[in-house]
Amino acid sequence: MAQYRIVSGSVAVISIQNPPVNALSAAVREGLLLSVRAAASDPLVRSVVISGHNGPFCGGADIKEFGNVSHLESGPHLVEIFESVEALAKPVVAAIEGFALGGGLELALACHYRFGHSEARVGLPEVSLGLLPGAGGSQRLPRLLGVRAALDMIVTGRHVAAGEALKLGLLDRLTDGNTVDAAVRFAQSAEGKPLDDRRLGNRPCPPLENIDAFFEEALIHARGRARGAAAPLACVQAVRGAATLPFLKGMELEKRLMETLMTSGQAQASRYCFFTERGAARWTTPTGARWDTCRARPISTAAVIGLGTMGRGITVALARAGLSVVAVETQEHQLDEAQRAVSRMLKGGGGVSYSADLQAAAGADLVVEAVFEDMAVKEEIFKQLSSVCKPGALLATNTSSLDIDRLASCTLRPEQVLGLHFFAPAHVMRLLEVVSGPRTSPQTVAAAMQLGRRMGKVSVAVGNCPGFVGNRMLKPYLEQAYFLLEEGASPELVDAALEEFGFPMGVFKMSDLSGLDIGWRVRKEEGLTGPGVTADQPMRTRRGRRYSPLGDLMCEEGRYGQKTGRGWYLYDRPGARVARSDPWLRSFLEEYRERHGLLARRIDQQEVLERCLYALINEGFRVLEDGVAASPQNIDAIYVFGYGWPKHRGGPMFYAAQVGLARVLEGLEKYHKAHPDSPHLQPCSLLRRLVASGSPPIHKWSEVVKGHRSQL
Ligand SMILES: CCC/C=C/C(=O)SCCNC(=O)CCNC(=O)[C@H](O)C(C)(C)COP(=O)([O-])OP(=O)([O-])OC[C@H]1O[C@@H](n2cnc3c(N)ncnc32)[C@H](O)[C@@H]1OP(=O)([O-])[O-]
Repeated sequence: MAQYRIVSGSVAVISIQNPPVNALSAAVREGLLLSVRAAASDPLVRSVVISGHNGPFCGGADIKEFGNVSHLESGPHLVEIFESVEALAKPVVAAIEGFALGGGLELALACHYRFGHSEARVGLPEVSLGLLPGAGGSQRLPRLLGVRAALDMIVTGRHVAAGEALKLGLLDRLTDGNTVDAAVRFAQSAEGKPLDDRRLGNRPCPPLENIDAFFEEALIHARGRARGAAAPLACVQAVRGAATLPFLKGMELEKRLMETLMTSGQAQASRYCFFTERGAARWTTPTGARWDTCRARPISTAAVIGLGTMGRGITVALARAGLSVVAVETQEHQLDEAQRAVSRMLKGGGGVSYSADLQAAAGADLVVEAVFEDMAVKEEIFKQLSSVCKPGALLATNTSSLDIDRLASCTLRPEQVLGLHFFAPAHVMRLLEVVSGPRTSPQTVAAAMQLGRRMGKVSVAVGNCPGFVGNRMLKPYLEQAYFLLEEGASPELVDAALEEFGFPMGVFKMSDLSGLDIGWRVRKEEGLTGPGVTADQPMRTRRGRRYSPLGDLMCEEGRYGQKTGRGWYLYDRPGARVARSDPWLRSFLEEYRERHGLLARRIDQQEVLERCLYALINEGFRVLEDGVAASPQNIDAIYVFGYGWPKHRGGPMFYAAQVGLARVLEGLEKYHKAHPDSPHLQPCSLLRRLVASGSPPIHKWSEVVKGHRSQL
């Protein structure tokens, strides 16, 4: 829908009306084109202003239509509308408040002038949806800004603040006042003036020296960052078209590239991620609590207990969200160091006070315990918090694996106890697992979810079980990686396969980064290694299952990863980041295999991917079966925003659907037959049932899950 009115006698104001973001749906496109035609033919109209109704200018094409070809094709196409806007013989001014993104900015680029509010932002984020600015944006922006600046915006998809946009020449003027009024005044002043030079489609791209070398390098750079995503490379090609071809030829190239991307599985996966990110806010819990039926009490003060790396990051995240935070560390020397580190990260004090006394948490609405992973220590802290904290205060633990219920039962307020599983670094990583136990109240979950949103996190409500969702699924993935080493693979081979798939880091590099000792400590707690294991127990079996002691042996050698300068790889010094192959490790693995009578065989990348990813996906189905995650979409959000799963592959459950559930099942059956002592490879019953029900699309899995649970 587009509203059309005449103001000041000669200015047609066309206002896009499609809340909440004024997306360019079929009805909006229809309305826009009719309005542009009306303005063209009305002799009283001498200029035009295009704005967004009630605030935002336009959030771009309607992403919901992308999955539905009939919607997408109904109504006029954006390219056609923008051509009519640009061709209009009367000055057209875009009045940009809020944001002009994607198709919204492309519309503004077709206008002859762009007025912006000083707090507006603009951008072409199509690349993060697996697309390119396919309604002329890839051709018009370089003509306006020059190739360098345009390429940067298009390939990164970043949002540009109004001030920068003005400097770049993307906006002509800024206002702090009413943008539409200012644009109307300006439009009147431009009436009757020549427009030819204002039409970007008529302009050549500003010249660039060594154009071939520039784009060669741009392509290499984009390929390096894309991790297998096709869209960034298509963006480079399209901008190259703008720099080297006449406008209409460039538009043809843009169209061809767009068609290829649009029909690709990558665009579908990226779009799915867009909706899973937002869908996580509509949470439910296994106990039946829902986002829309309970009100959250707002949290304005928080205490963080324990100021190691995690505690510091959490303090920063909470302070940045506007909470007043008291940071508690009982060890004085740690407290001083933490205070300096937090102040550095916050660039100043930022509403944080410090204390060495747990009593300081007494007035907080929320306490986040972030001491090291030791159940006994945590239990003691929860006991104390239960009596120290004011009634109604929520008590959260940042454990990544320990039992929330056990901690809840140390307190007199189990309904106010929950897990807030942050990911390191806590002030940077987007994911937050909000873990509720059977006694956690819906209001507690609601408050935590609301707080997560305030911190800018993708918060996902999950149930309580060892490892919750993310780490629980990571365990079989890691385990298969260890088994592959035993069978003949090297860390380099495994990591290369996973990085080619799109992970920023393979499993062994990741383990070096996070520290091998963390898993070691958990395995000791679980009685899988350490003094509790008697000498007569076989080294490679635990509780009747295959077990790889490789990680334990590495730790016994003092190889904790980057922090010790040695792990699965070698580093120049403790704390260094560049991983190099380590000849020591090769001999270590050879000796290990020899000692255990293991014959090294040739392992290819496909086996690495299938063993590691299918085992992880299989556990994902178990998580759904157990009701620990409410939906496959929630699992995928966790993996994309917390574990580096490539967005253009949608998440593990989406990937399974895309590969084909029958193929995943077949793969698991094959590998389980070859490794019957590895139960994580045994296909779980939900996967079997889904395949038996004809592999329904992912949004219908919940029906099969429900049917399944009721049978338990
Ligand atoms: C030929 C084609 C060429 C052009 C291609 C394009 O333009 S591609 C597009 C390029 N554009 C982009 O990539 C921009 C994508 N959008 C954004 O980045 C952000 O939404 C925002 C910055 C516009 C607003 O942030 P915020 O935190 O204020 O709000 P929020 O994020 O929570 O969203 C609120 C609700 O609006 C929904 N919704 C949002 N946008 C769209 C859309 N375009 N469409 C449909 N729906 C959309 C969103 O799902 C949510 O719905 P829910 O869950 O309530 O049912």
